[in-house]
Amino acid sequence: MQDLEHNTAAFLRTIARNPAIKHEVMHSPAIYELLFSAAKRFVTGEKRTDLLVRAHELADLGYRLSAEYIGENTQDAEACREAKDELLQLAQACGTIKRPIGISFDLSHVGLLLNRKLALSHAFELADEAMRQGHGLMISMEEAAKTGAILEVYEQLANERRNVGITLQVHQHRTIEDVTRLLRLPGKIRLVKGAFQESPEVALGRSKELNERYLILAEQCVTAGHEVSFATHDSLLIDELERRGYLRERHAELELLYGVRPELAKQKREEGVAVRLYLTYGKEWFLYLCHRLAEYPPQVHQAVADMLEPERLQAPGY
Ligand SMILES: Cc1cc2nc3c(=O)[nH]c(=O)nc-3n(C[C@H](O)[C@H](O)[C@H](O)COP(=O)(O)OP(=O)(O)OC[C@H]3O[C@@H](n4cnc5c(N)ncnc54)[C@H](O)[C@@H]3O)c2cc1C
Repeated sequence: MQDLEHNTAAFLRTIARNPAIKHEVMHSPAIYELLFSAAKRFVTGEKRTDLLVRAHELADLGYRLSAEYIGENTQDAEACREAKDELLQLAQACGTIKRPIGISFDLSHVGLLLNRKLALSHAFELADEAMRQGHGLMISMEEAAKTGAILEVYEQLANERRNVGITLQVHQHRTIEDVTRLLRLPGKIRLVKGAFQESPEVALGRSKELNERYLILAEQCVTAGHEVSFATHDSLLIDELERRGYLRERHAELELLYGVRPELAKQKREEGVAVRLYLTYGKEWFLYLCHRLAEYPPQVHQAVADMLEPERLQAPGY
């Protein structure tokens, strides 16, 4: 069974990156609709208003929120500007929600692949709008090949804007050094294991060693009194973070992706832990869906059931 799950995960990660398959999904209405009914477990919908409806409901229950307009690797300047404008409107619309929101995005969605200055100026605009609305801006981390460029842009931003945070992938070896430097900046650090397949020279695979490294970096953030988000669904890690008291630190929170382990989010919230949920919307959900299924292959069964019976998704369990 373990081999079967491993192969399923490898297959999903491969098709996630295949442009011909993605094109087929996006341009065949029947396939799009079918797969989208599975994606809806993890993505609030195609439109900003879909995210906002869910965000209001979850904020009323007491959750903190992150909000992302899905997209990455945008190749032309006009599309980068459009993505930035959509994110600006998202930040404005989130102004009505009375819980701290982190507007989350990929720098490659707003220009990183074209020119770093463009990505930086778009990110400044986003940080300023988020600030006006009383919210934060959170930069996601992408494939290891982009880490240097992402951190360079982040460091310039974070030197001037206090409301900008950065996601760090614990699996990348370089993160051990990066975190020491980044802790000197005010921005929140979100610790994730890392979603992308990387070579052993660059990153650790899922392992006990990876979890140990996660806890070492978590300890560094907590000891520094730094704002930190523990973004993981791994019960072994969450239990250990809880045992050490890290989840109860004033500057710390547990962050889960919308649709993944809602019962755990509810339980932790009811126990008094600050829980943040990561909400997404948009049409570029194919890669996002593949990653979620690859991370926990039993969810493939759930995805098939969701395709057959979309009404299953009406009560997500928060
Ligand atoms: C808020 C947030 C933001 C993120 N941002 C980024 C980013 O910017 N860049 C990036 O590369 N990655 C990002 N990720 C993804 C992250 O890197 C991991 O790929 C993802 O969280 C899966 O790793 P994990 O730590 O949850 O545990 P995993 O190693 O995937 O799982 C460990 C164990 O947890 C349990 N488990 C996991 N899922 C389930 C489930 N659905 N039901 C029951 N048990 C389950 C299983 O026992 C599993 O063996 C983000 C994740 C979160 C939560």
